[in-house]
Amino acid sequence: MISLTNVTHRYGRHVALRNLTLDLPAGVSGLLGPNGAGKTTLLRALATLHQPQDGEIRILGLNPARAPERLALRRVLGYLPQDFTPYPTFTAFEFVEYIAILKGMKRPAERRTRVLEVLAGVGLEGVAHRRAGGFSGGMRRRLGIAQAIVNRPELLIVDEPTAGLDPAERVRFRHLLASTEARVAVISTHIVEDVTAVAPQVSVLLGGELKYQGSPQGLTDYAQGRVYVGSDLSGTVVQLTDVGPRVLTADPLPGLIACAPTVEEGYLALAGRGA
Ligand SMILES: Nc1ncnc2c1ncn2[C@@H]1O[C@H](COP(=O)(O)OP(=O)(O)OP(=O)(O)O)[C@@H](O)[C@H]1O
Repeated sequence: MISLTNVTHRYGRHVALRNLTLDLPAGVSGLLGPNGAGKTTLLRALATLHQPQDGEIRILGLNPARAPERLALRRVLGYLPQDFTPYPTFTAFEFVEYIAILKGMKRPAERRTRVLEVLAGVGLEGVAHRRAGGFSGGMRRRLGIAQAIVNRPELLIVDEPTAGLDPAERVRFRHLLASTEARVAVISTHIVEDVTAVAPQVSVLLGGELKYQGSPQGLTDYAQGRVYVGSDLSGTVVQLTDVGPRVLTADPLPGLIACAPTVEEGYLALAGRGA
C-alpha cells in the first residue's frame, strides 16, 4: 500500500530521514519514535506536503513526486497535521464542512449529514455550532480528527492524534480508527499503548532510521530478561508497584528473576532509555 525505497530527507545539512526503506501493508500502521526521530517528516512526505531529496515513495500505486499523481493522492487523503489549528471564527460544523467542500463533497444534504456524523464520532455534536477559537486543546484535536476523516479517505495520515486527549477520548479515538474505511492508515504517536490498541503493525524510527518493523508484541523482545522489581537495582524505573519499583536494566541480571516485559518496556529498551 505504501512503499519507501532509500528515502532521505534533509533540512539544510540536517538529515531527518536517512536512507529509509519501508513497506506498510493495508490497514492501520503505527509509527513510534522519540522526539526528533523523523516521524512528522515522514508523515508530511506521505501527505504529499514535501518531497524527500532522495529515494522513491509509492502510495496506493501512485508516485507523489509526479504532479498529476500527487493530485490524485490528495483527493483520497485525510490528514491530521501535528500542529493542526482550525480557523478560530469558524464553528466546528463550518470548519469540517469547509474541509468537506475542499475535498470535493458536492451534495449539500449528504455533506451536512456526514459532517454531523463525524462530529458525533469525536464527541463534538453538542458544540457543533460553537466557534472553534474557544475550544480546549483536546476539543481542537478532536475537530482535527473529524476533518481528517470527513471524506472517508482511502489514505489516512494522522500525526499525534491523541496528544492532549483525556483517557475516555483516547478510547473513543481507538474505536473510530478501528472502524476506518481507509485502505491504509498511518498513525504516529508517543503513546505506545495507543499503537498496541489499534495497529497490528508498528515501525520504530530513531534518528531518521528504521529500527524495528513488526507486531507491537515483537517489541517486547528488546526488554526480555531486563525488567525486574527491586529498589536496589540500577536502571530506569518504569513503574512503582506494591512490592517495589519496576526497573528496566541495561543488561540482564543473572540470578534475579526477570518479569515479562510490556510492549512499552520493549520500546524503551530499543529506544535506548533503559541503558
Ligand atoms: N523545518 C525544519 N527545519 C529544520 N529542521 C527540521 C525541520 N523540521 C524538522 N526538523 C528536524 O528534523 C528532525 C526530525 O524532526 P521531526 O519533526 O520529523 O521529528 P518527530 O519524530 O516528528 O519529532 P516529535 O516527536 O518531537 O514531533 C529533528 O531533528 C528536527 O529538529
